[in-house]
Amino acid sequence: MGASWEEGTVSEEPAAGGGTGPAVEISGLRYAFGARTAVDGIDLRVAAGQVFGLLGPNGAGKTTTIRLIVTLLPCPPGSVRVFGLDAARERMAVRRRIGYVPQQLSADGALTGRQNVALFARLYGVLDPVARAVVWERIGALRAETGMTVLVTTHYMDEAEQHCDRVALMSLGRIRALGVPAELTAGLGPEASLEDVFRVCAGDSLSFLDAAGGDARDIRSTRRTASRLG
Ligand SMILES: Nc1ncnc2c1ncn2[C@@H]1O[C@H](COP(=O)(O)OP(=O)(O)OP(=O)(O)O)[C@@H](O)[C@H]1O
Repeated sequence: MGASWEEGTVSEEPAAGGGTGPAVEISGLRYAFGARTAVDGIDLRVAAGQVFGLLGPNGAGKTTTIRLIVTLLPCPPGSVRVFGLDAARERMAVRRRIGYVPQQLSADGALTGRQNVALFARLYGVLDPVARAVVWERIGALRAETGMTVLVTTHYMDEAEQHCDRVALMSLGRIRALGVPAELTAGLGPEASLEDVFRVCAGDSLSFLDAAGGDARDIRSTRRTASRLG
């Protein structure tokens, strides 16, 4: 999809052994490309049927996390489970339960060829808010029609705040905040946005502030707020 988008969609399947467990369970997950740590020990649980947003600046580790979940990168046994299946030991079974839409162009099998072309023509002008609205509409429709779990990454925090049941902020390979958007913002006051929450939680990450459009004044303000919150 467009440069700012990446989705992993996880269909709602019964967990191995019966019942409906969490769609995704991650425990102590780490991944490094040589000397560069991309994912630095994260724990995450995505309940079945949720729209879950994995948010953060460039290089935060979002794509690497998604690739580990969808088995495109190898993970240690027991660190990633998809509907109860071990992503390390049961890769093919995991793959049968998920659909993955990477940042690069790929076709949506539920749409006609003409509709795919129209969708991606719009997505490639992804500064276009209308195109992003089309993506959220499609996610909403998929969820309504199938009840599937959707794990989505985006840089657009205001949209995640509006459309996601739960979100996780990643920065420098770690999860800095996790929860229901409204609950996360309520902790900072009635006017706070999800972006404010992330600025406070990732206040030590200049790359995040840059990606969010922050400047030196924002950084000083962030640090003051962070120290006030302890
Ligand atoms: N194939 C690779 N080889 C070496 N380093 C990599 C590779 N892929 C990612 N990295 C590094 O791992 C870290 C996390 O990258 P990742 O792509 O997971 O971040 P991201 O949050 O998805 O960023 P973006 O929003 O730009 O896609 C970055 O420091 C990145 O440079």
